[in-house]
Amino acid sequence: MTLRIGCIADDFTGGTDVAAAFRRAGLRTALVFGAPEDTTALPAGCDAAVVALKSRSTPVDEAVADSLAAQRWLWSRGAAQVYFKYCSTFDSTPQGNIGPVTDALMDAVGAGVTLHCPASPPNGRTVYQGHLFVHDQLLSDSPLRHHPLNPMTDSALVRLLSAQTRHHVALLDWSTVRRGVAAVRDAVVAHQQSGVRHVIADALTDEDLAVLGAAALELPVVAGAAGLAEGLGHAYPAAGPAAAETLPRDGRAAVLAGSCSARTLEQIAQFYAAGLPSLHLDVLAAATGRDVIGEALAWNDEQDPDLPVLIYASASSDELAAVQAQLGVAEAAARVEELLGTLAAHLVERGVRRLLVAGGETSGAVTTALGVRAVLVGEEADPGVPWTYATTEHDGLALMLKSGNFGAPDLFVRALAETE
Ligand SMILES: Nc1ncnc2c1ncn2[C@@H]1O[C@H](COP(=O)(O)OP(=O)(O)O)[C@@H](O)[C@H]1O
Ligand SMILES: O=C(O)[C@@H](O)C(=O)COP(=O)(O)O
Repeated sequence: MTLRIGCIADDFTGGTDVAAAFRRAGLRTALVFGAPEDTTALPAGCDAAVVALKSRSTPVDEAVADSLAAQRWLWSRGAAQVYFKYCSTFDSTPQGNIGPVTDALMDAVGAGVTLHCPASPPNGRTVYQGHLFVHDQLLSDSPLRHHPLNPMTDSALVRLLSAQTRHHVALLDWSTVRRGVAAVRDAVVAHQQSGVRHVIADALTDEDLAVLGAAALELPVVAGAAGLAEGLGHAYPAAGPAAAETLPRDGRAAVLAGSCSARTLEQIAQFYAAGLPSLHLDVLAAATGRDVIGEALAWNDEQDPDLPVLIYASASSDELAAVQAQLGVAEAAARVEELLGTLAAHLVERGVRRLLVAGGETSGAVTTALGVRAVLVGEEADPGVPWTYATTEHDGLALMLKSGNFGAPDLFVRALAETE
């Protein structure tokens, strides 16, 4: 089977987001978690495959090595073009990993230039004059400035990326994007001739991203968030109607939340306000050796099996700061991820068949703990938040892996109240 396009996502929920974008563009899409092995099989007839790594916050060398291995695997499945999916809020540190990974993927194919755009208009992310906006706020004024792992305190993309690469970075502005595909292609060539390697494009709408996608069709490596991936997907010769993977979805339901993003905190509040059972995990108590997992499972066993349950570590920025001050940022995150991963395995053992996970890192921990390696991408509950189905493990377990800031405030209640 030959893939039309391959994609490497730097976290697991980013993987579900971009896989949903390819599916919207009419491509039958599979999502593989973690670096694939030679023997990793794809469902028949896939046009696109997304390899979701956990490389957003790992050391640069590790992120580069994992991404190159994923690129080689995608090539071996026929993908001539590779899309590097990073966060629509450009989550990264001054060292990386967006710059180093993009450079490595380009070096591996001898690419001279690439196009970037993190815009994701359905989720309110737009780029204008090279500045990234989250709804009506600059990125640096948005709640992302409090992110637990990658606080984003600058909004100027050329400056942010320049700090992560030794190559030249330049802006392709909105007036050029509005002039259409040929104007964008010409501008990319002109930038390349003047020594620029990373061209960052403005985009305000899906229409802008369709122009950019069509202009980027011949570039071996393209980078950005789900919006540009969808634009690129639409530019491929029609793949036929989107393969709507809608598998049976019923049985016990649970939400595990480790995201501290503003939107996740709203979703938790709405779940609670709807009178549904929820439990907050005491991370500091767990660190002192209390059996927080045993307590959570005992609580879960007392709940009405017909109602979804929510178990969360998510905390407000003040609470988070207190835990991080005591345990250290990395240690706190590792403990929370271990707690939620272990709980996921126990909940599935106890019969949970629909599991919603909030948070990118958290989703990585949960899928790893469950041993889920590949899923088929199904229908979206909200933009960028699809149901996915573990077809090879856990007998069709339905998983929804939600980026922290994605989904409407009522998502938890709505997604788990519906059954097929
Ligand atoms: N109470 C807490 N104390 C410390 N760290 C926490 C707490 N709750 C969650 N975290 C950590 O915060 C991080 C949130 O990241 P992530 O799951 O990617 O969410 P998002 O998608 O919102 O970025 C995770 O590493 C998680 O383990
Ligand atoms: O592009 C996006 O915004 C998402 O796909 C994404 O990657 C968000 O990351 P998390 O909030 O860490 O899940």
